[in-house]
Parts: sequence; structure tokens; C-alpha cells
Amino acid sequence: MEGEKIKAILILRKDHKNDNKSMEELVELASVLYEPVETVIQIRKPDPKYQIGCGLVEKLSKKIREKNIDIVIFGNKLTPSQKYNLAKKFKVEVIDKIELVLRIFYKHARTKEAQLQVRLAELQYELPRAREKVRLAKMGEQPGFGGYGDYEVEKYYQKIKREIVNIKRKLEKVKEHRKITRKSREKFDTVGLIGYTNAGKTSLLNALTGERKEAKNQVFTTLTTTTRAIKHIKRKILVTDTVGFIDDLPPFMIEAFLSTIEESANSDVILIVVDASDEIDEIRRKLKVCHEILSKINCKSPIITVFNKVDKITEEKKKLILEKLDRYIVNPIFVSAKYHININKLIDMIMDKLNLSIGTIETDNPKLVSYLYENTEIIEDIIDDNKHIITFRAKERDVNRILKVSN
Ligand SMILES: Nc1nc2c(ncn2[C@@H]2O[C@H](COP(=O)(O)OP(=O)(O)OP(=O)(O)O)[C@@H](O)[C@H]2O)c(=O)[nH]1
Ligand SMILES: [Mg+2]
Repeated sequence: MEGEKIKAILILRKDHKNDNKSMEELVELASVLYEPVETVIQIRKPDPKYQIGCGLVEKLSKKIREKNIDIVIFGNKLTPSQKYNLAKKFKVEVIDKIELVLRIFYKHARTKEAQLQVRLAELQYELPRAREKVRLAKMGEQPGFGGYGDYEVEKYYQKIKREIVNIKRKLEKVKEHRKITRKSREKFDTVGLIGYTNAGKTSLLNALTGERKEAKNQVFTTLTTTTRAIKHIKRKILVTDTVGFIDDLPPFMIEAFLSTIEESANSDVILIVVDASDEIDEIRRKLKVCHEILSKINCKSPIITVFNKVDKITEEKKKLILEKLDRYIVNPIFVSAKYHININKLIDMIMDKLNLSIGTIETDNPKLVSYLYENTEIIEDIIDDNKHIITFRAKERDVNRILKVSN
């Protein structure tokens, strides 16, 4: 179906040459749904009417007709009136990066919860713009403004507000349910994966657990959390995958997805997954954001910084990463999820951070024996008549608790 994608022009306005907004990221995002046929960067202050300069608008209008472009995507946030003015000139739909991200999320939302979160994000984006949008729609049909003209300004605004309340309530219910499932998992150790989209979180989950979850060279492949157990380990350790970050994800969207991110961040150990083949500056920026988000949700768990895709980088680059990013790195390890490099070492590191300890008890109580088999890793079980001498591994506090009750 690749050839049938809708043709898009991508536009990015930068304040100055060193403005770090990235056209590459916009191309990557747009390619999920559209076929970017041209990219345009303009360096200037924002124009209130069009965001970009009106000379460029004229030039682009011509190009859009010539090349049969169907959609124009801005890397900058657009006000409703900028969108309206641009759509009037271009005669095709105009969207900004946030709407693009919402569309990708929408396409990938497979579960009820993901769908609710996407809708919530969409409405929260819409709310402050609702009044103006309806007002503009009444001024005449432009692509993207159809339909709203029939609404009354205030009614449309109130309708959105009501829907937001409604969805939040539904999400609360899902969260409650999740708490219950989480409780049932509490006896296991948990590992959470966080990181930017396309870093390789799902690939790492697959490598650690022997699962086959969808991993694609595409942004936002994963929108909901999945939890699986690490293989080859007697002790049950659960790994949780989650939605990836992107740059300047607006706060309302972080809020919408926070419960999914929190699920990962509540784990006993956090793996921050980084694409080691990114540029150093990009890695630094991404690591910074990961740490900011973790501190925002008050995460206190130990962190391992997993530099993935080590197969793609040189020894030099490894050294450079460790030297230059020293401040942002906690417990680094270089792995390849795809080619299974250093995965066992990573598992050892995880075990180490879980703060496990070992205990031995002698018992003839079958209930205690089965409890140990279900909830701890059995290292040795010597059976002598009816008595078991069991050596087991578990979290330090659990070992202490079990030793206490068995005495
Ligand atoms: N060369 C190389 N590619 C990798 C490695 N790990 C993952 N990839 C590729 O990177 C891309 C993204 O991998 P995913 O596992 O889907 O990334 P993700 O972080 O889960 O991405 P989202 O779910 O979209 O947030 C895929 O094309 C993978 O095949 C690796 O170790 N080496
Ligand atoms: Mg994924």
C-alpha cells in the first residue's frame, strides 16, 4: 500500500539557525501516515497570519497545485486562524505536528484504554481552540473546518468539556482495574522500559522475554503497556513496555499518557532505552527528557541506562557517549536487542539492582513449601523424610519476612 499514501509537504519555521526543532523528526512522523514529497524550512520570526512569510505561502500554493499535494503539515504549532488562513490559500488540509501525532496515535490505538487516551488528548487540544474554530467555520468552508459551522460557539465548547469529563471518568475505571491487576503482580519483581519512540523498547522486551511483540522502524508502534516475564530465569521478573516519548510532546498529551508511563515507572528497576546510533546531542537531549519525566512522576527506583543498537556504532562512539554524557548516565550498558548482544549481562545487572537476597529454611509445612515455590526462586530443595531444607532467593525484605514467620 506504500505507493498509495497521501502526498504531503512538510514545513518547519525556525526562529534562528540553531533552533533545535528537527525536520528529520517531522519527516519520520509524517512518513507513518503520508508520503512527504517535499520539505521546506524557513528561518524567520513567526508571522501572525500564516506562521511563515506570505511570500513563501504564495510560492507553496503554486507548488501544491503542480504536484497534486493533498495535505500540508507544519512542524510548528498553529493557531486556528493560521490554519484557516493557510487552508484558504492552499485549498488543501493543513495540520500541525500535534494533530499529526494524534492521528498516528489514533491509528495505533488498539485497546480501549489507548483509544480513550487518544480521544482525551485530542479533546484537550481542541478545547482552547473550540470557540475560534466554530467562529472561523462560520466565515466559509475551508478544508478541515467543515461541519463545525452548524454548531453554536458556546454549545460546541460545552460539548467538548462534557466529553472530557466523561472520558476521564472512564479512564479512572480502567486505572482502578489496573491497580487490581498490579496488586496481583506485586509478589513479582518488575522492570519498566521507558525511552523515546523507536529506541527499541519493544525489541528489548522481546529479547528479554522471548516474546514476539510488534517492533517496527516506525514511531509510536506501541501505545499500551504489555507485561511479560523474563525467560531462562527461575525467578519471575515481569517486564513492562510502554508508549515512547517524542520531542516537545505537549503537556496535555503527557498527561493523557501518564498512567501508561507510570505503570512502567512504578517498577522495581527502570530501563531507560536509548538509540546509541543517534547523534550525541540528540542522545543528551533525550536522556534529559527521560529523567525529567521520571522525576515528574516521582520515580525513585534504580535506573539502568541501556544503549541499544550497539551493532550500529563504533568503539569510538561508545567512548564518546560515556565521556560526553557522563552527567546523564546511570549504570550504562551497551546492548543490541535485535542481535541479542549483551542481553544476559543486562539480565545480570537487573538482578543485581533488584536487591535480592538468599535465605534457607527447614520446614515440614506443605503450605510454606508451596508458597516458596510460587513466590520465590528456589535454588535448592533437599528433602529429608518429610522435611524440606530449602534455599531460596527473593527480595531482601521478603526473605526476612519469610524467615521470621517460619521460625
Ligand atoms: N540495528 C538495530 N536495530 C534495532 C535494534 N533494536 C531495535 N532495532 C530496530 O529499531 C526499530 C524500532 O524498534 P522498536 O522495538 O519497535 O522500538 P520502540 O522503542 O518499541 O518504538 P515505539 O513502540 O514506536 O515507541 C525497529 O526497526 C527495530 O528492528 C538493535 O539492537 N539494532
Ligand atoms: Mg514499541
